[in-house]
Amino acid sequence: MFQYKCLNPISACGTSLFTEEYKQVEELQEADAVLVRSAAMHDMQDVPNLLAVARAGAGVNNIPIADYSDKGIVVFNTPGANANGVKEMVIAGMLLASRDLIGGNKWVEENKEDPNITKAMEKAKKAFAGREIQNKKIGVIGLGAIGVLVANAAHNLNMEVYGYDPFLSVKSAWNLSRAVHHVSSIDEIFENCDFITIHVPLLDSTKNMISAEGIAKMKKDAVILNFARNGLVDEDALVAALENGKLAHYVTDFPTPKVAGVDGVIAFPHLGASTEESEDNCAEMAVEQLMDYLENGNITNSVNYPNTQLGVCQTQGRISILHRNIPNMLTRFTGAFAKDNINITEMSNKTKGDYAYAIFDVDSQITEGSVQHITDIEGVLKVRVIK
Ligand SMILES: NC(=O)C1=CN([C@@H]2O[C@H](COP(=O)(O)OP(=O)(O)OC[C@H]3O[C@@H](n4cnc5c(N)ncnc54)[C@H](O)[C@@H]3O)[C@@H](O)[C@H]2O)C=CC1
Ligand SMILES: O=C(O)CCC(=O)C(=O)O
Repeated sequence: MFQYKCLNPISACGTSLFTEEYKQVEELQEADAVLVRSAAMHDMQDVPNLLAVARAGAGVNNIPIADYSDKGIVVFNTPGANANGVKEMVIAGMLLASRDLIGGNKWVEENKEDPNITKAMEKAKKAFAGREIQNKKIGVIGLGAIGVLVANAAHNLNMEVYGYDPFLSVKSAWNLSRAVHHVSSIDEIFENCDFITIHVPLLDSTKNMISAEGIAKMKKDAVILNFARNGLVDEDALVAALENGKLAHYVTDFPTPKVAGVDGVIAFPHLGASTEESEDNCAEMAVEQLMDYLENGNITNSVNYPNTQLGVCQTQGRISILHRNIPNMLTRFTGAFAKDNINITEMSNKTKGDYAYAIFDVDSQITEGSVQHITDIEGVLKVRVIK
């Protein structure tokens, strides 16, 4: 029996996949697994039983990854599962920054009782005129699951698209329209684009990636779109640029007290992934990955441990070992099995940064003594008998 806790509402498309082997609990301390969306987990250190966290979404800055990695807690996310939801909102954001649909709609609301509204609006509408996005230049910073979709959609809307991502994956490169100009300097985006949209994770290396210096290089009346995270844009510099007329708009899914209500800001309460489809996709993927890890020890789409799959165990026993990526670990594991006269039938050992993961299938039952021998090896973080 596995116990799981949901820290946010998770679509039934995912939770309905749990079998009778799973029980939902209220207390985090009792949970073997956690399902989370945006709930902040940094203060949740008292997690004695926790084996895994599945983030039903992309960004994991709400999870204490370094601490959980050291505790042997595997953190999963669901790459791409909500990308289309965000892409559609970015396109909407760009249109809202180009055409004063918000102002126009507000005018209708304010004048809804006017019996002459049909006539009055023809006079009023000049206040809400705008520009078209066709033939404008858009710069996409970060060409991952969302950035690629935004870049391709903008190309299909006849925009000229510039893309910047020094870590572009092969998958993204395959999916990206050939019409996108792939630039090697972010300044090319700052200097040339009418719309600049950012789709990178919030990391130490990406904090304030749109800085005062970058904003100074932008065209007058440029629009910045941030559907990724606050912290990526220097808000002091941004507010100053909106107030002095350098920038036309800041469209964001991450309002803060500093930017909410500032003239030129169009803000939403983190709605990018709030669609039925994205919520269903994320929940399904998160639960499937969680169940495969808990039941079989397989890892797919973890952000802190390597992808490792050995299918379903067909032998007498399976043991999994989360450990530090340091020399001689495999020799020590196999040595410990040899000492206990355990024959290994299949194994996989993969590494990711400072961490590594090994799964061993063996043709006899794994004893408590063998588990202890493995646990005692320096650098071992968590040992689990799967079967
Ligand atoms: N508004 C919302 O509801 C949502 C927001 N997000 C945010 O969007 C971010 C991106 O999501 P995905 O595209 O799904 O992630 P992803 O992991 O597929 O793509 C991120 C891309 O950023 C690139 N990147 C990393 N550092 C960079 C740098 N210094 N310069 C340029 N590119 C860099 C990576 O190479 C990668 O291609 C997430 O980390 C999350 O913070 C994601 C989903 C929903
Ligand atoms: O679950 C949500 O609504 C947030 C989505 C998000 O920000 C992400 O996936 O990074």
